[in-house]
Amino acid sequence: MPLAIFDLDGTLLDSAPDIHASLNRVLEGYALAPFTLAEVTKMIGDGARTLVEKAFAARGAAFQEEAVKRFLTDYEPNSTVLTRPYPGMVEALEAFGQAGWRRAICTNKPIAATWVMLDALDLRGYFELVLGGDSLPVKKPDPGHVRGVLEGLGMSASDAVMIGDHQNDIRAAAGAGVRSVFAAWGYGDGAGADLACATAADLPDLLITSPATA
Ligand SMILES: O=C(O)COP(=O)(O)O
Ligand SMILES: [Mg+2]
Repeated sequence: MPLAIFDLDGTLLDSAPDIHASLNRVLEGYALAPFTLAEVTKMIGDGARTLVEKAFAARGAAFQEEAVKRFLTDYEPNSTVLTRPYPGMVEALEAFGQAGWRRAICTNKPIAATWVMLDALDLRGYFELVLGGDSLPVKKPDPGHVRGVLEGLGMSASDAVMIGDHQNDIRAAAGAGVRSVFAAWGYGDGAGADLACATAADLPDLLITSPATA
């Protein structure tokens, strides 16, 4: 039985608008100027702490640890105001399930916020295992994050595929010996991915109906 490992931000969910709004509210509290959505989108991928660090650095301000806590306190209850699964993603998750695929999430987002979002969007039931950026001592691009998913489900790398929108996903998958599919609808760069996919709606055709090409 194959396994599809999904990244969250920029792959399953178009989450940048709520991340953008929360980050700007926190920055306002430090009298720092807001960023555009496009600017914030480029900062997503390494988890909440790095996001806040990048924002402070871009404003030439000294990083404040407390700002990460403020960000998460603001973000968790506001994380699904604008955030939705990408078009075709829920149908794709259904199709993988119907084809007998197991499904998991490997995200750099902290696990508490991840659960809040999966519950709010009624997506929890699709996934057998969800690992956040603070679930293990390592996170993507460390292959140990992807290996943690394989170990948690008793799966071998050759039976899995990682679907992600960022270099962190491609590198973590490659390091763990897992094939990668670049989610070209997301926020990042797919250099080095084994396959690329234009829209979430195309995933089942790419991976289920013609697995020999995957
Ligand atoms: O929260 C982030 O910065 C990235 O999260 P992702 O790993 O789900 O893309
Ligand atoms: Mg991502």
